[in-house]
Amino acid sequence: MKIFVAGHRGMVGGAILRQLQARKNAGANIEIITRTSTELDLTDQADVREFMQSVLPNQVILAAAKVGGIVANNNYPAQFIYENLMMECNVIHQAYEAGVQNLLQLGSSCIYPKMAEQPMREDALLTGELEPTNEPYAVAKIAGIKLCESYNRQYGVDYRSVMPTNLYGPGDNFHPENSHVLPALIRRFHEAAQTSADEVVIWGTGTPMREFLHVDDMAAASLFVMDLDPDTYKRETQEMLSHINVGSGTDVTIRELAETVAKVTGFEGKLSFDSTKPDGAPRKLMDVSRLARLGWTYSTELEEGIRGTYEWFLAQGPNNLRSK
Ligand SMILES: NC(=O)C1=CN([C@@H]2O[C@H](COP(=O)(O)OP(=O)(O)OC[C@H]3O[C@@H](n4cnc5c(N)ncnc54)[C@H](OP(=O)(O)O)[C@@H]3O)[C@@H](O)[C@H]2O)C=CC1
Ligand SMILES: C[C@H]1O[C@H](OP(=O)(O)OP(=O)(O)OC[C@H]2O[C@@H](n3cnc4c(=O)[nH]c(N)nc43)[C@H](O)[C@@H]2O)[C@@H](O)[C@@H](O)C1=O
Repeated sequence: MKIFVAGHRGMVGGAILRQLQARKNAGANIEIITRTSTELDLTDQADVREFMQSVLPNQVILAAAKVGGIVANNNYPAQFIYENLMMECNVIHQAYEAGVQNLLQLGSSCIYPKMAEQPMREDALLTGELEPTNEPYAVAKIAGIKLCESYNRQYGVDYRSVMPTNLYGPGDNFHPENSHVLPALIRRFHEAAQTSADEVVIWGTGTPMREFLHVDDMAAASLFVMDLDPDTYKRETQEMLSHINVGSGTDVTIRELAETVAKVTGFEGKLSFDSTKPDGAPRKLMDVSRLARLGWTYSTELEEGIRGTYEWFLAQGPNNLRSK
């Protein structure tokens, strides 16, 4: 069984790789195939074709993407839509051409309308307008779901999609501007605690609510969904062979999140809010009942996960962190 993990140096791909490696060490008969973006640019159709035809994987996990937080999405919309569409089209189509029967791709909770009823069920897809700060990225992620559904319907393959909520954990990107909120705050609060600063500035009003899931839980959920037998997957996705939400089912305000990060990092100063920065969607809580019915729930609570991530951050040292 040859499994190609696309994006293995990323936060999620790295966690999936660790769990596949553990399965292999426990005796599973699998060969894990990886390529960095320098070795194989997934936006290049000819290179992806050549790779798939020469390697002929049995399974593909697509965890590679152009990823970033609210401001990166806002600043680089062309890259977010172009690179993600190209990677999905190339990987999904060339996997099909190479005879791959099983594929799993990762989308995002931003596929749902900005004002979707909360918690957001899988069938909220395409029922309303998207959040403008990440619309290009969301459109690419919706296209990924529709690519998988269409290849399943027309060609009888088994290409599945999981829709993660906001993720965090070891291997995250800690760039001060381009990252997601949790790594950004861990870094900012850590630096403020080290320098005994009086104040930490948090973007937006602090009132938006977000649901967070530890990346190891996300990797476990991805492999859980990949392993479901086809009849079960088909039944739960209501014959559409579509997507499944992955989350914890609980959310916090950004202010509450900041207070937890302050506690974990030992920052004792004041929090202030910069309302010139965008809030984005007011709330993005996933309905995770489909995955729960199938038998999967998360295991890492948020504060415990933030503590572990902060320990990992400290162990890396400032020069070894991903920050791009
Ligand atoms: N992080 C989050 O909060 C969330 C993430 N997701 C989704 O989960 C998936 C994984 O995200 P995450 O792990 O956080 O992202 P990361 O940014 O951590 O990793 C993305 C990986 O994609 C690879 N990649 C990017 N461009 C290319 C390219 N042109 N060719 C080949 N490889 C490329 C990079 O490879 P290399 O290192 O070799 O350059 C990188 O390792 C994505 O689909 C994302 O949309 C969904 C919801 C939330
Ligand atoms: C996963 C998801 O991630 C993106 O959407 P998002 O949920 O809005 O992600 P975010 O983590 O960047 O912000 C969450 C909230 O937090 C606030 N916030 C405070 N202070 C900082 C801060 O310092 N950095 C960031 N990034 N946000 C901050 C910020 O203003 C916002 O209200 C999508 O574009 C898309 O990529 C996607 O799918």
